[in-house]
Amino acid sequence: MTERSEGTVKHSAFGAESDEGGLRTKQAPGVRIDGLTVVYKTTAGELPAVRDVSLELKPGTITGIVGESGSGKSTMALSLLNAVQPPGRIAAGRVDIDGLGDVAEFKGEQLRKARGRHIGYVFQAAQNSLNPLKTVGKQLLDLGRSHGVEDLRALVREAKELLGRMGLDGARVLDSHQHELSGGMRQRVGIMLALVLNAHLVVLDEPTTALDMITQANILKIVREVHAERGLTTLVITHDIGVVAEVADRLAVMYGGRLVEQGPTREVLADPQHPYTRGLIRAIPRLVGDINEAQALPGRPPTLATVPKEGCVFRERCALRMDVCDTVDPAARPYGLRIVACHAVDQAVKVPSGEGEHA
Ligand SMILES: Nc1ncnc2c1ncn2[C@@H]1O[C@H](COP(=O)(O)OP(=O)(O)OP(=O)(O)O)[C@@H](O)[C@H]1O
Repeated sequence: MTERSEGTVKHSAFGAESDEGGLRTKQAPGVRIDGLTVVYKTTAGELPAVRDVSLELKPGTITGIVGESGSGKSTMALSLLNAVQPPGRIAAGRVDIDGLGDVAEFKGEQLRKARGRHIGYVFQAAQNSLNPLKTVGKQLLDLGRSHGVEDLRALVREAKELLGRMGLDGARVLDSHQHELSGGMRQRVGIMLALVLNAHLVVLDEPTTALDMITQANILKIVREVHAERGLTTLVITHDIGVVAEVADRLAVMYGGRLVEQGPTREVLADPQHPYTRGLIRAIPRLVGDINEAQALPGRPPTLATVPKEGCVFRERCALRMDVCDTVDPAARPYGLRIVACHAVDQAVKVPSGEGEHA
């Protein structure tokens, strides 16, 4: 076993402090994604899955990214770790993380160190991403060794503490194989593994998919508590706007690789501006308040091949479609505390309310 001597990790009662390479992340970092475009190579050439997206994650906040399947959420989240795999690549833009710099420029060892230590990631379907052949404890030790953690006993203590915090018997879970744990337990193990190296930026991709409602509510409660206790900046990716309503301070809505609306969650939910945001909210009974009132959004989201190359990406499904939507991509413009990209909203803002065609 080779343990690197550089990058010493000192374990405090509740975590590790790294002075590796001068990279410090001792408190919730802010993140600024600016003009991010990510493309995948297809038989029709390179096509954007995320196009010119800008988003700020404020330190200490939980931001939720919502959108239907294929809207580009996971691709965007992977960009935070510069982990988009070929045939994909970041084609343009920056991902600036406080204390680290522009991770879109990171390569090799620099990138490997940033992941885990500074950025914790719980992958989509974390329930299935554990190694079936190794106990959780063995996987924890592998993780520690791969990050040069010297005090592995302290790492195990930390893991037990976190698992206990999430209502699990830490010692038992560390001794278990994946098949001995329920879906909810595996999801919590995923969260533990993302937090155990004391990352302060945490990305959770679909943390509650495939869990029953009670387990889902428990996991969301834990996410909120751990976020507050540890002082994290958290990004939650989900197709379920109900999940975001439970957990996120801020909400960003994606469609066809574009960010169509973002702002404080409560404000967006109470008065959605983009027709797509409205459609997503209307489809969720617990947000509508009456199961009979909930309506599925008609039509289907576009694929990489069918997403319009010009004009508004949402126009095919939009009740407010105008001529301009066919040719001009709506700019993301401030709307109070929000940013919205919609020609109908722009027009309603320009025309006093009541007189606008679509107001
Ligand atoms: N490896 C790949 N090669 C080609 N296209 C890809 C690849 N990975 C994703 N895509 C495409 O990029 C687009 C965005 O996918 P992405 O997984 O980021 O969306 P998502 O919103 O996270 O969806 P889901 O909730 O289903 O994961 C989709 O059209 C998808 O088919």
